[in-house]
Amino acid sequence: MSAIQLNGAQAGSLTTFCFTLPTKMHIYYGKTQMKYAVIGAGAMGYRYGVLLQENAGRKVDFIDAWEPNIKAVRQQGGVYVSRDRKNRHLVPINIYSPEEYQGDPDVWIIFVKQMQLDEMLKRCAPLFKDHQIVFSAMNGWGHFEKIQQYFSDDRIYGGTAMIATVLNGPGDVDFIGKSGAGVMHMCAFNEQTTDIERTMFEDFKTANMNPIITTNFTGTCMAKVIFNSVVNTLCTMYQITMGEFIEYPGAMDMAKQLIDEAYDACDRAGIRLIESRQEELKSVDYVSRVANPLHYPSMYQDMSRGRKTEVDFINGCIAKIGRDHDYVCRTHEFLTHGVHLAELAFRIHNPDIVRAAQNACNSTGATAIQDAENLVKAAQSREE
Ligand SMILES: CC(C)(CO)C(=O)C(=O)O
Repeated sequence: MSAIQLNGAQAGSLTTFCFTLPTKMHIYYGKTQMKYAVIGAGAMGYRYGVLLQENAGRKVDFIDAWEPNIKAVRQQGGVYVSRDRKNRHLVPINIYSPEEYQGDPDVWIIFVKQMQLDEMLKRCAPLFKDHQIVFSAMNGWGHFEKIQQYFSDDRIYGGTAMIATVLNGPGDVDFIGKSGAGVMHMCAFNEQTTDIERTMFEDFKTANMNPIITTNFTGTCMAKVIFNSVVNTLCTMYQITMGEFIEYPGAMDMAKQLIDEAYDACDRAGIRLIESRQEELKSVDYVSRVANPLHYPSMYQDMSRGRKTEVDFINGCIAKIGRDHDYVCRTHEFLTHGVHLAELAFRIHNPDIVRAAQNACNSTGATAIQDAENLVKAAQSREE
């Protein structure tokens, strides 16, 4: 049975609520502080891990599979962090490949691309222990079925992050927006809020990530999938920022069509979203116009660095929910093709970037770091 069937129709309670924090610190298994390990030291993995380490003072380890990234962090003595391309500074961090890591964190935070998750979970499997919990706020949908193969349902927490971040290259990340920009949702897989979740919530809050706890797992995650199915997809196909997209006079009509189709598919599947259609539309407008107008969504970042995008796990996933319930999401199906065609067109027009990306992924030496840096420079000059 899929996670959607498990958590959709039965989700009953629609409550989205903000916790007022108790002033006293939670005691988690007799400890006052939880230890975190981030699987996937990419843009969002760095953002969560660095903020937990720096703002909340938590012990955080990073696990990654990209050799140039691990090498760069070790050579530099940490990860370079900037904010809106300014104030670039080095933050010392501990980074390991899955095979090197020997730690025993309380919480695993997973931020890898949907297509890489299976392989990464396999490599990390020997590290997972029964007392640990897992939290993931990756874009797209399909990851929890994979995570369920390694963690029991009562130890899984999901969520979403409306937080813009860019990985400039190995060991170099840019946090978009002022400190405290963005918001995130979190929810227990079995929709029971636990003390551990509240402790995590406090850590995320102290880290300045504005968490909100919900009690509707699928409805929380799918609301973000639908947001991304509009903004990420259209910005990627037309190679524009979120601000440029929303300035187009027809942007809200396009957004409404995609949102309506996605909500119709979810209605048929019995999935109750945490936001109404109108709220979702407003959020597309606000996040694009006010919160992140200069941001190229992560899907564009993937395509413009010669990588495959996650469109199959975003518009493709909505289309599948529709098909599974006798409803054809024509626009989402069309746009899934549209993004794959845009990937192909990008490869045709930019063979140098694609070659550099392949080298950066395949090799493990210093040249790979150089290749990756050249690749990022090429992508950035396109963005300027
Ligand atoms: C920042 C945001 C919210 C923009 O769509 C995002 O999810 C992304 O870049 O993938």
